[in-house]
Amino acid sequence: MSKGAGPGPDSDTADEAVRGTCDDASICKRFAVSSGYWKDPYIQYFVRQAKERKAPEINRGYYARVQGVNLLLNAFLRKTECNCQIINLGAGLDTTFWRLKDENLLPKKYFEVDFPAIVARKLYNIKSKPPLSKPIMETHSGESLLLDAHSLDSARYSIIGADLRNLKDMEEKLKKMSMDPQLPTLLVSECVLVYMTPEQSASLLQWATNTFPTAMLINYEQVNMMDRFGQIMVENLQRRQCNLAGVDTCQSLQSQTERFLSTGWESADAWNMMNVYSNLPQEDVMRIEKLEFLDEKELLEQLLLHYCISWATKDSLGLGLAGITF
Ligand SMILES: C[S@@+](CC[C@H](N)C(=O)[O-])C[C@H]1O[C@@H](n2cnc3c(N)ncnc32)[C@H](O)[C@@H]1O
Repeated sequence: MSKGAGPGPDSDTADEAVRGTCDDASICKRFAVSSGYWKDPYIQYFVRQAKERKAPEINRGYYARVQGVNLLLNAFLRKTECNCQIINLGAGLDTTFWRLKDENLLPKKYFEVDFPAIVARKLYNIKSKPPLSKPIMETHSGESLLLDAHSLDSARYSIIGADLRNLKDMEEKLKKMSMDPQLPTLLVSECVLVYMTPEQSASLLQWATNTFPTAMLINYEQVNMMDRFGQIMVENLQRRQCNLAGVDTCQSLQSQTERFLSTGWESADAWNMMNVYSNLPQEDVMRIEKLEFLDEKELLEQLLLHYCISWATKDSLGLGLAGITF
């Protein structure tokens, strides 16, 4: 990445810590998957199994996060009848492409963006593990696949190494991989924007509305960060050299929706994860609640109150995107 894109002289160290969050997320997801919270046959090929158990409240938090994002993502695919593209921003080791392929729900094209170092690792796994590469090859027809150290372009799946704070470079790379601004576009940012300053994430959100006439963005991240519990979360991350540069946008559900409305989105909503959890299919919630005994109910509630899913739409084609909700 270009050094100038970071917040200061320590930007390389800061970015390295941000890149490290990618492992945290995937290791926690893998642990929850291996404990039966949801099915993901692909995550095992990207990260090792955690050495230590994760607490039940962490597993339930990840369950709510993954199911919540999937629920809105699937609703977008239904509204557009898969005649759309998805761009996963800061995708890390996310496995959604492989899930959608298995469920016959692939969009016309699925893009992923992350720092080049993360993309290189992801590509290494894809290249060396047939369960990951086969679905990409199966959906690829015609010309030979374009592959280098920091990108791959196939008919239905593309991954690029780029910095989300360098929009010109990112856009150029996406265009090279046949991103089509006229297609209904779903952007996903799961625990990503919080690592950028409010100005940098606002530029990204504005770029999206300037580029795509019909779009939705799903964002998962912290909220209510100004209270005591929120401050402890910030301090814990800082101790690991990880600075939440975007924490000011995570004050409230209102600050989360306002960031969309001030960057050209037509509609926006934000729910804390407590609310999301209560609105997930309750049969499955009852199933996962039986998996492990939860001692710390209050801690789970606090955790869920300090994360949210926010989403926004812009709908030039009149597909009814503003109606998507839990
Ligand atoms: C907490 S991880 C989440 C990964 C994935 N979205 C998930 O939820 O499993 C944050 C990801 O965002 C990426 N990221 C953060 N800032 C970025 C930037 N400026 N440019 C590219 N990627 C970035 C990190 O490298 C990391 O993979």
